[in-house]
Amino acid sequence: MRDAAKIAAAIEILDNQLRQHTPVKDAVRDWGKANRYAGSGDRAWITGLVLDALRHQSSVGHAMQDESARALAFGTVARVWGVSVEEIDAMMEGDPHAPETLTNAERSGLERDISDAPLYIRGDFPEWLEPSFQRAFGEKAEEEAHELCSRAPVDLRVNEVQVGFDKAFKEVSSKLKTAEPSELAAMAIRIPQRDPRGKSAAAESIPAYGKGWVEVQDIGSQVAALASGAREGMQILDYCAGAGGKTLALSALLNNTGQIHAWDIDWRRLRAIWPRLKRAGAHNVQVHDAEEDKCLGELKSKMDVVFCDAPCTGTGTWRRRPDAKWRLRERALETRMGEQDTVLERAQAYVKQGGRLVYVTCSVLPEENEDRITAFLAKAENFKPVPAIKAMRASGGLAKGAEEILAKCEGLHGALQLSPARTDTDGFYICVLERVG
Ligand SMILES: C[S@@+](CC[C@H](N)C(=O)[O-])C[C@H]1O[C@@H](n2cnc3c(N)ncnc32)[C@H](O)[C@@H]1O
Repeated sequence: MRDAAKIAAAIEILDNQLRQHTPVKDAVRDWGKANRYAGSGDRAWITGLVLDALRHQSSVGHAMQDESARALAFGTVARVWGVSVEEIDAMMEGDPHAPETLTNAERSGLERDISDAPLYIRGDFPEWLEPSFQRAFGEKAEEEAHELCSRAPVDLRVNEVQVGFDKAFKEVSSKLKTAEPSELAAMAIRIPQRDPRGKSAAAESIPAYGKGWVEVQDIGSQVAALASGAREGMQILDYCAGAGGKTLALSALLNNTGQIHAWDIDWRRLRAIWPRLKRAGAHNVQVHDAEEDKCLGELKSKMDVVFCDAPCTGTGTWRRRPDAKWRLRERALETRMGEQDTVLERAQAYVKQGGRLVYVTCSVLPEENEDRITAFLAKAENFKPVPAIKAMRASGGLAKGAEEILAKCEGLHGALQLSPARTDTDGFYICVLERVG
């Protein structure tokens, strides 16, 4: 397909997306099924444009003075990808599948200065979140918001139960040439995504993945698991285990010793954990798929670590799910805050004397992070904060030099706020509390 025809395809998908709010991946898949002539490279290019247009929907729509799919697609090609008006004209020339040529109003929009627009427009996030972004990042709010609009890399975690890092890295980099070791986690491999028009690394189709040597996991998520300070022989309750991403990382940190108890209020989510445990060769995980009182009662006050990967708005993962940010409502934030308080309140009962409660969200909003911890500590006098970096050090899983990078993310309660701009990871909040009474 020529580029102009790919822009036309992106406009068609975006148009459906804006009207029906279907998840982007489904919309692109459906388009691919109906247009079989498009190769995988074409589909990657089109997906990249659709996702970038959604990431920058507010700033591009403002500049174009038009939020239609067509305005967003052309605006993104020019303003985000940096393609000049002349190059766009050349793309369109003589292509029967090209969209209509640019109007004069559109040409002005491609080059309009929007530096005097409000922060939430320049930074492409919902207006009602501007105070939260200001609070979280102060004068860096715009930079942080821009990075949340970038394209995320693919990260892998080496499963040290099955293989050493060097062997896994050699095999991965023989298939995915741009692979590089992480600056943060010793067992992490990064596959950067530098070209917005290129294909994503097909990490799940390489032999190392099939053998269970590597798992796909954002490096921020891997760093969060290190905050457990997990060491061989420990008893850990993964209280919000979901599909088991953190469970697998915790299991590997224990090197198949001790015990991880995986539980989730929504047992259906736990189903996905079984094939993942098998592929990883994890033998130290007990999955508790029943009501809390029935299956966790015996664990009260016995756990070395209770890990709470709490339900949240997911604002830290907007790079990967740009459509989600425009759907987020204030009411949803309030609901998540209530759930977070419940999770902390209930989960703390399983921590033994001297044990740790680890609270993690993939959000950058202070309301879901330090505010929840401050509220919890006001009631739970038997818990005291421990610097998260100290806890991570004990796990032995940080890369050389990681502490210096993480120190810049330290805030109230010794907690860490990772973000695309600070750590080149998804946004994660990580707080460690110790039971002292
Ligand atoms: C961020 S997800 C967990 C992701 C998972 N740890 C992973 O790494 O794949 C949060 C989970 O918390 C669960 N959850 C929601 N409310 C809860 C509650 N009150 N108690 C326990 N779990 C809850 C949700 O069902 C959801 O699976």
